[in-house]
Amino acid sequence: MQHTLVDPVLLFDNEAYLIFKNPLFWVPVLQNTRKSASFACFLGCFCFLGFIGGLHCFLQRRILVGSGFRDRKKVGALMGSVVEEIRNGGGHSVVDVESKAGFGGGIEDVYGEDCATEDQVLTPWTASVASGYTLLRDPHYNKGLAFTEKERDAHYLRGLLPPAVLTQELQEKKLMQNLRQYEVPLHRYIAMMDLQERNEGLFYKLLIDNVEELLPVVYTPTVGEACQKYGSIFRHPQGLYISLKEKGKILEVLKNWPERGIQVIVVTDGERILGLGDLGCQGMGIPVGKLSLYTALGGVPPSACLPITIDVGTNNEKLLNDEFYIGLKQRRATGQEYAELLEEFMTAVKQNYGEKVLVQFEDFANHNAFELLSKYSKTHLVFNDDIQGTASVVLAGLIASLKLLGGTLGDHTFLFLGAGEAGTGIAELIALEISKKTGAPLEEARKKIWLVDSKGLIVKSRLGSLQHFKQPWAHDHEPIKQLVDAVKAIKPTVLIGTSGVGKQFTKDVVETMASLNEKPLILALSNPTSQAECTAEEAYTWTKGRAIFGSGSPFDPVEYENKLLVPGQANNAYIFPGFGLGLIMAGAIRVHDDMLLAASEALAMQVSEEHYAKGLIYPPFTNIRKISANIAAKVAAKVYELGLASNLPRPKDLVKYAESCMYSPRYRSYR
Ligand SMILES: O=C([O-])CC(=O)C(=O)O
Ligand SMILES: [Mg+2]
Repeated sequence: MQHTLVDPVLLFDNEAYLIFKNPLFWVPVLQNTRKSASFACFLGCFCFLGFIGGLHCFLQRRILVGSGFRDRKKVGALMGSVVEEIRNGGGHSVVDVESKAGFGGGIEDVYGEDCATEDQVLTPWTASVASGYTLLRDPHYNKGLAFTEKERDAHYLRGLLPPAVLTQELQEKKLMQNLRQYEVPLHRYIAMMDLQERNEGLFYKLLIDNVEELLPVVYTPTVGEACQKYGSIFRHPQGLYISLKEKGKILEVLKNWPERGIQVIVVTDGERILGLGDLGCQGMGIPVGKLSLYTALGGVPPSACLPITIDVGTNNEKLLNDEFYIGLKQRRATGQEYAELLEEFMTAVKQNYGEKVLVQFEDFANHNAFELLSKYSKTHLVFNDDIQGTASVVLAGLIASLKLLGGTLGDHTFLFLGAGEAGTGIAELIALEISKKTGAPLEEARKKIWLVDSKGLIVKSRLGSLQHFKQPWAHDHEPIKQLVDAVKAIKPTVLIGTSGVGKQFTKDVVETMASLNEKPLILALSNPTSQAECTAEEAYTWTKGRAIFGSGSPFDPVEYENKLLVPGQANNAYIFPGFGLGLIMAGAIRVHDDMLLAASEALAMQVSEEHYAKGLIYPPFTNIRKISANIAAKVAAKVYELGLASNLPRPKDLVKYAESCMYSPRYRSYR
């Protein structure tokens, strides 16, 4: 591939760049001294163009001096403003242009495109300040009616907007009113996605200021329905699609994404979307939703977030037969073909974004999730939200619940329905915490934890036929088929549903829990709401108001015998945004289980007496940014302690530092 040098050298902040037609190839060549520009020209002679071209650069001495600009977007903007001044016939104080342009008439063929013969190929390119109509169409910069009079003049917006000027607060009020008029949750979701595409700042302002109300709209449970209908509501690509067609070209595909400074990738292959099963390429709603929470809840800037869907086909017959399906119409690739695509993807990610980019695996099926996590945790900064994020949030709730239940974690007995990613992930983290706290060996700690899968209680006699991730949970016991019988036999104090199948905590099961425990702790974690093992109302009614209840999807408070009972939402959304921020802040290069424990403890510490009084074991989402900053600080502290941090020196006050890193959705003023 040949890249044409268009302007020999830009010098920004004492850093010299060789400027090519394609801004992706702008090359920082030397730092520290302005004199380096000449050397950069000299270097350019040899590296890229050959002696003649380089000499031409040198003789022209087109040197632009700016300050404080290092990233492509800003460089592009500055370059654009220079171009603008030239277009307007003005000189530029910092540009030494030996102009051969005819400003008075005709446009100079600066890049030799006009005199190129017709069979010569050209690179279409642009580097300009967004203004006028383009500015209104750019969600990063668009402020809609909040553009001030001055900005409307300065940025060619006159006439493109109606005359009213609104504050961001007034825009927010108007939009919330509009949203509340939609009765169908999916319509609210679509309205929010439209807003995100139109005005990113306002989207995040709305989400941050109204988090309790809007979380169920852009995230679980509505995002589940959005994925099921993604084909028909799809308007605009919100992330990268990497399918089997892109095999061999994944690095190039990553380079097509407009942002370079990616810090978090959430990737799915769509095989197990929430508890809804294989939704193929339509799973894209999940990485998009998770990343909007990274920004709103964890303060990671939107430009640093990249949603990715890997499409290896789908086994969902309905989608395969749907003429409007947006993904590959073939059955899922498996085995070597699957592994090779994922390997190419993971290699390309590291090559393109470096060692410190966080890759969050989301909603992969069990058979791939465990393998991908164990394979890539050795070489990449990876985190599986369904295994580790869910584990960390549940452990936090359990630690907090000890205030209500009494005893230590090791005094309790845990029974799970569901032995997949979430079930075994939570079980393992509980065992690790018990083992750390008591000094007991991990195998010993595991004996307090029992799992039931679709074939019944996991016991030693089933060992031969168990998948590897279930094997550590095969304890000595006679086989039991039914959950209710397992509850009677094991006598758990805590019952946790991670089955992905709704309505499994029947009246019988919940009543048995209530007969065994004064305060039965019941967590119905499967998502979305339709897949929850029981509802909040069922849990409270069947235990006569004694249950401590949490669920993956949100449930409204329930009034039981004149008392308002508030269910907690044990959703990994409490953990992953702060956890990710902590990793990024410290420049972590690997995830370690101790960081998950640190996140759990940090979250549990945020539950106050006032929350306990309402029966809550999680703090409300209203203060989630503060909560995330605390989680981030504890996680980062652990990263430093383990020697896995690359951002040195360690900031003294990590909470303050976390807060200072957080993205703000407030509009900025434009010059
Ligand atoms: O997305 C959510 O709400 C929680 C989660 O990771 C899942 O259910 O897979
Ligand atoms: Mg998930």
